[in-house]
Amino acid sequence: MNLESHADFEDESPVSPDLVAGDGDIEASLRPKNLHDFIGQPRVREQLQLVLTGAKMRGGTPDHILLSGPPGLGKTSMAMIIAAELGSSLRLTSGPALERAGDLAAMLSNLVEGDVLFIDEIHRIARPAEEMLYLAMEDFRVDVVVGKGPGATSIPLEVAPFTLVGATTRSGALTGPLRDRFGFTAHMDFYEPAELEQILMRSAGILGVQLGAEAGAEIAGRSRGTPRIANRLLRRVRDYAEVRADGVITRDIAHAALAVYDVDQLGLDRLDRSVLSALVRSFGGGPVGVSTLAVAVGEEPATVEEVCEPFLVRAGMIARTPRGRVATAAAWTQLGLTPPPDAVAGGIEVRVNEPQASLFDPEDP
Ligand SMILES: Nc1ncnc2c1ncn2[C@@H]1O[C@H](COP(=O)(O)OP(=O)(O)OP(=O)(O)O)[C@@H](O)[C@H]1O
Ligand SMILES: [Mg+2]
Repeated sequence: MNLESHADFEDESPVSPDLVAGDGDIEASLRPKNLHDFIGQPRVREQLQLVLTGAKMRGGTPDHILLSGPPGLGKTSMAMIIAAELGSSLRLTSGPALERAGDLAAMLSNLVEGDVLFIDEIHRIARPAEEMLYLAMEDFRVDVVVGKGPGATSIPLEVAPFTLVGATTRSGALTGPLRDRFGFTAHMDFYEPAELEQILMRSAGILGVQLGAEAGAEIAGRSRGTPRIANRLLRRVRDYAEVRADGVITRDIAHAALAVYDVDQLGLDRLDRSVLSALVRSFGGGPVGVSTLAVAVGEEPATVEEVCEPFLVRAGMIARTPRGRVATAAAWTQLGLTPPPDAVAGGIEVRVNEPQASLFDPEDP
């Protein structure tokens, strides 16, 4: 099945964290294939290494693993790596594909001992399938109900010991019982620019393009902490370098190419900037409600709320308050304006060694 079939290709901005048309095949070739190749997420890597090695030493299957984090940070890649490191085969499915319990029963009964079952978007699994999964995860068996009404019987079926790897962009949307059945939760966090630079250098090597160190830094800085975006920007810059120059990506080439694609120094695209500009210029910096803001930029409120806002908030440009959205001083400065004296500072938030993975608490940070 096509792993990426869940993606809808609505948002074609070059800095969308979601999979967009054209990403698919290339992404597969750029995926890291083992833990050693996987750049960044040092804590997650170390913890997973222990979980996997421990299980291998005991000759058993590791605990079920939940990978949680925003789109494009490497959850699917990591699921594939887990299977590869265990020397097991990976069976793929996704929450939305498991509409009926029977779909899951079929999947489970085909598993071979040691298999890794990967359920992408596991928070979207339908209730009956989820309940079947509880038993399968805990006792490696399922009860298949045959017939309807009073005559219905349930037939217990053994399931070969397997490891479930679930991926979710919304771990908060998982039910408690499902969450509790994972022995290990890995939280993937946004990448540091230096890590993105390394990822870009690796990708450039695979794609066979010459990427200068300064150019790498330039692209990394605009990638919103997300490898998927970094790789996509690299491809756009490569096009520019090949069409308008000799194919070598220098800092100046990267700069010029990213200007053509409307991606600014912070990784903001045109829509992000119009939202900021409307907030500051039309509403004096706010507070203003999301729907009003959306009307001002001619977009759906959902697009503004789900596509633009998360990054603008993370970049410290917008603050959410009970009375609406407010522009921070950093937003005014970004637009080349002098912030009013009462504006909150904002700016890129400083991350202090937040734990990236936890054995105990799968809550979203
Ligand atoms: N640590 C990494 N090192 C190198 N490349 C990476 C890394 N993480 C992700 N990538 C690249 O980013 C792309 C997207 O990663 P992946 O598909 O694993 O993300 P995801 O978290 O599953 O996203 P989604 O939530 O949309 O399913 C991969 O194809 C790969 O090229
Ligand atoms: Mg994925």
